[in-house]
Amino acid sequence: MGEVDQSFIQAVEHRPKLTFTEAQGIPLIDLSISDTQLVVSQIGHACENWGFFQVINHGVPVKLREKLESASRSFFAQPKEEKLKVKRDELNPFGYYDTEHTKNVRDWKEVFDCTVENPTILPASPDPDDKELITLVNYWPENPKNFREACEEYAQEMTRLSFKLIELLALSLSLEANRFNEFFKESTSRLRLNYYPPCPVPDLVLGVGQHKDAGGLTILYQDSVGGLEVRQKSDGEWIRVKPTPNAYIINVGDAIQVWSNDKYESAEHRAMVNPAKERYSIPFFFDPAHSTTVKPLHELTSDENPPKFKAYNWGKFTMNRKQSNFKKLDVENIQTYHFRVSE
Ligand SMILES: O=C(O)CCC(=O)C(=O)O
Ligand SMILES: [Fe+2]
Repeated sequence: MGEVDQSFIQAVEHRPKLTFTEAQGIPLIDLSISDTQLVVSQIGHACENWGFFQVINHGVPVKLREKLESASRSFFAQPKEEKLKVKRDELNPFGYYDTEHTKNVRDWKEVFDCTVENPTILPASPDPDDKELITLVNYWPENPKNFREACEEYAQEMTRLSFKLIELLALSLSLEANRFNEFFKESTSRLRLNYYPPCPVPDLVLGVGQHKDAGGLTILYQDSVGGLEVRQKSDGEWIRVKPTPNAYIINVGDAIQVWSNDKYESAEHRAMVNPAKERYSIPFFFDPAHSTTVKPLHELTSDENPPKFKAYNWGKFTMNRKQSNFKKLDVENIQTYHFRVSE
């Protein structure tokens, strides 16, 4: 194996298969149709049966995405020492990073993260007794010159689309359309650029190890190379999500699973790497304000359907996670299922 560091190697049971099944029947939802009731029922169906879906005619200008894609390519193409000038550190979880671990195994990728709200407030530490807050700032690279503008313009579009989706999702749960909006008022949302270099051992490593996104919704753009796999609910099989030009893939995050009291389960996913081609993807994580208490909504619980999760604070939870994916730990990092009420 020579050149590949052991820290990247997945345990046998998590290794990807190089022959894969391409997903059949992943819901593809057209957001431009005027029959809102129909869109709402399609979203409800997709969330219940898949935990993810694709949207087309979403109103995000293709030009803005292309501008960000090319800014991303130029950024990652720079020499390492340039990228390291905007490196994430223990104090600020945003910027460039090339040693992220998912479930304590190193990912075969480089990332750039930026926060969306200006300012973004987070707790200073995961310690529940520490009331100190910090204001996060973005690290912007010197090159390419339009990098910051491309990120900011695109993030605005993502925020607009996220509110539209979360409102449709609320309606699909028979809630008021704006039921979730207050949670996202001072959101901790984040835009991420993923770069997966070609890999000599794509059967032993993953670009991103299997995981669930912890927050509200994720809006993912993947380029035409492909590599995203989702674990299918019906049979637990890993299936490949074929790239659809100009479409977005929407994942339900764990917070929605908790708010909906398990009605909409977040989907497990991972990204494979390619022996010959580099791959780029752009997730936007639509995440609650740090002060949000995440717990099953009272409208969706009853005596017959009691809350399946204990309440937790989003800010403390997310800071705990950010610290644990910063380095390899000896223990499993915090996961939403740790708040599950035992039955
Ligand atoms: O690159 C992809 O297709 C998936 C990325 C992902 O799941 C993540 O960054 O959370
Ligand atoms: Fe993800």
